[in-house]
Amino acid sequence: MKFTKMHGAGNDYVYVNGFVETIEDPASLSIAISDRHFGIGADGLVLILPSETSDFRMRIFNADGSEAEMCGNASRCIAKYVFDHGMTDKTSITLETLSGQKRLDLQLAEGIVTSVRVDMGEPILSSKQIPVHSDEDEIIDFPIALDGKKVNITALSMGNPHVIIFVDNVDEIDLPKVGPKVEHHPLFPKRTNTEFVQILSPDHLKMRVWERGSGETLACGTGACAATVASILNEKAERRVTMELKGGTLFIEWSEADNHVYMTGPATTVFEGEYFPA
Ligand SMILES: N[C@H](CCC[C@H](N)C(=O)O)C(=O)O
Repeated sequence: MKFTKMHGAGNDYVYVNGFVETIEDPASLSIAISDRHFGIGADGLVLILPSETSDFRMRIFNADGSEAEMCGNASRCIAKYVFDHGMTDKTSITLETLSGQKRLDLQLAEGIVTSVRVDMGEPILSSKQIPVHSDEDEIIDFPIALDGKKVNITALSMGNPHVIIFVDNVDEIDLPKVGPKVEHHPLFPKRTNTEFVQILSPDHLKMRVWERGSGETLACGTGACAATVASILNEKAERRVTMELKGGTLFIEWSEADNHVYMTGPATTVFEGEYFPA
């Protein structure tokens, strides 16, 4: 199976061209190829597929084989992939995902993709739609019991579920210990992604992320968007922020005009290869 290894701000996936390759069991394949010793090594698997409704369709699988509704970093990499492989000559591309159609705008310099801007759509604040098991309509600055302590969370969806916790210093978080406790907390029937956010200034945030199904990743595009929205809802940030992640920087705007969240960031091709299933 031919594949392309790409990353968006260090969030790395194996990309497979579904126009050429047929993948029978993508969940199992994602588990196998994500292994950083016995496989290719990645945060998961992304399939680029034909679509009836959009230019292309994305399916994204976490390293544990679970399929996610949306992936911000992978959306940018797909835009670069299809442009670089001559599968489109458009610089504004529509992408069908399990959380609806997204628009990707390529930014070029001398014909080379330098960054991609994704219209991530509207944040979803309704607890039922995130989903969160709660009688509250929205989960903003909401106390929960975590590891015997009271922690205030803000929860929302960018098509996939996110919990945001504000901390004084993200580098002091013991993510392998606390991340799974939030991911598997009984409040979240579909589990959740978790972002720990440090406010450096109202337009400059720093975050680390424990991703549902993949553990700590160096960046999370939907997570950066969710963290920005949560910071604004909690009156800690402005509408446009620079989001600093371990693997790079993303620029996020929650537009007052259309209530959409826009994410701009890099997309990098690392290598192409051939995978031989065991
Ligand atoms: N782990 C996420 C999917 C990947 C999202 C992330 N890598 C991004 O860039 O948005 C989930 O299960 O919802």
